[in-house]
Amino acid sequence: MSAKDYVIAPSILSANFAKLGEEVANVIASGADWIHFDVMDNHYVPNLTIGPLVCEAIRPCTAAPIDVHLMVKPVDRIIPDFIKAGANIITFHPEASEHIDRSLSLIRDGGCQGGLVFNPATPLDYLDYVLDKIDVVLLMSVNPGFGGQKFIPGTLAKARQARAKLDAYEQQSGRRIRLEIDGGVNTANIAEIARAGVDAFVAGSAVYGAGKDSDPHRYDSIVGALRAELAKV
Ligand SMILES: O=C(CO)[C@H](O)[C@H](O)COP(=O)(O)O
Ligand SMILES: [Co+2]
Repeated sequence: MSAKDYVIAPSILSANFAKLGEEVANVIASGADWIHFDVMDNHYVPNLTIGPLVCEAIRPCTAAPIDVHLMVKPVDRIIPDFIKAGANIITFHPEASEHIDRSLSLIRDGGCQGGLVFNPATPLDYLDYVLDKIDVVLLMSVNPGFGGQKFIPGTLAKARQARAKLDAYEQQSGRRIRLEIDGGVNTANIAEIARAGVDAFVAGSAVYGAGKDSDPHRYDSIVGALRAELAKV
């Protein structure tokens, strides 16, 4: 895979919320590909963040895909709101949905790409029944709920396992499903994660933390450093 086929998706969880529109536009102007949008409900995860209103507010700030990561339970009620708010990709945790197949259909029928998110200790088995309805598999490399945590090394073996499943599916269907990772990604580990078969990388604190002292906040140097690591793979 060439370095430009990799996706870098900064999580705005670590952005300056008082200047969110600028933070979104600047990180994309600095070379990032997607905006990762973490939705937490203080129920499925022990934190409360942003919802469809904020998604709608940042939509005009960029043409880049908005990658909505739902950490909410239940999921079906909120999916149409994010579709209306301009999301492009919507992923959810299978254990938070009572009807996984239905939730995926809701996303696809609304014109978005859809996917499942796997916590560090959630088995990948759910995938076997719904691969035809999935565009992205998101592996958590931290326990969900907070930015700035350390990458859990066991996720690398799981990424290799997921890659094998997705490659086998691609052989049979001709359709490629993205493998995305979320949590603790930085310049020191991104190449190793890519070697395990991951092709989309969420990075929150590593990206937004790096630009916070520049004025205006620019992220060219950290996004460039992440790409330079990927070019070595
Ligand atoms: O879903 C998440 C946490 O539940 C965030 O996307 C993730 O933690 C990104 O932040 P960082 O790169 O700082 O780990
Ligand atoms: Co996330």
